[in-house]
Amino acid sequence: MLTMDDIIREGHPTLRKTAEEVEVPLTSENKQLLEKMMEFLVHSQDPEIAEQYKLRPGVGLAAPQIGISKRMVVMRTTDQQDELVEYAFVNPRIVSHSAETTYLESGEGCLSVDREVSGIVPRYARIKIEAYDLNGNKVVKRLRGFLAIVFQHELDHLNGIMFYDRIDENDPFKKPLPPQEVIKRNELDE
Ligand SMILES: COc1ccccc1NC(=O)N[C@H](C(=O)N(CC(=O)NO)CC1CCCC1)C(C)(C)C
Ligand SMILES: [Zn+2]
Repeated sequence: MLTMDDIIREGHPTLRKTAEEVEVPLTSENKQLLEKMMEFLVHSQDPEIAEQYKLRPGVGLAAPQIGISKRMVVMRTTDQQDELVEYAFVNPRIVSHSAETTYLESGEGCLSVDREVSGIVPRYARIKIEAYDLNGNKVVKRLRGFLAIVFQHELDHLNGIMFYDRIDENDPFKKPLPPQEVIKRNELDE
C-alpha cells in the first residue's frame, strides 16, 4: 500500500515536470498504479488506517506526486449533494470553463508540501473536463465547487504547477474580481 513515504515533497524535480500522456487502453501496470493511488485516498480517509500509518486526509493525488510523471490523477470527496464521488482520470483536460473564479477561503495545502502557505488560490468556478477512465472509456464531465478545485489542483501537478504558484505574492489575500466588475471598470475607462 502507498504511504506518505511514497509521496515526493517540494524540491523533488519530478514535481516541476510536465507529465507524459498515457496510452489508452491502459496497460495492466498503469491500471494497477491508478488503483493503488485510489487505495491511498481510501486509506487516508479511514480513521483507523490513517491513524496507524499517519496518512494526511487526502482528497486528490496526481501520479507525479509518487514520482511517476504520467498524466493520471485520482479524486475522492463528496459532491454538492454530499454524495461520495471517486474519480480516476487518465489524460485529463479542461475543455471549457466559466469566467467566474472561486477559491477556498482557507487557502490550499498539498500532500507534497509540508508547510503552511497562506493566500488565495484562484480557480475556475465551473469547468467542463474530458478524460479517460480506468477502463479506457472517454469521460466528459462538468465540475463545480470543491470538486472543481480539487480537479484543477491535481491537473496543475501534471503540468509542474504548485498551488502557491497561483497566489499573488504582492497581495496574497486579494480576492479575484468576478468578471462583471471587470466589465464595469472597462466601461468607465471608455
Ligand atoms: C478527507 O479530507 C478532506 C475532507 C474535507 C475537506 C478537505 C479534505 N482534505 C484535504 O483538503 N486534503 C488535502 C489534499 O488532499 N489535497 C490534495 C493534494 O495535495 N493533491 O495533490 C490538497 C487539496 C487543496 C485543494 C484541493 C486539494 C491535504 C493537502 C490537506 C491533505
Ligand atoms: Zn497537491
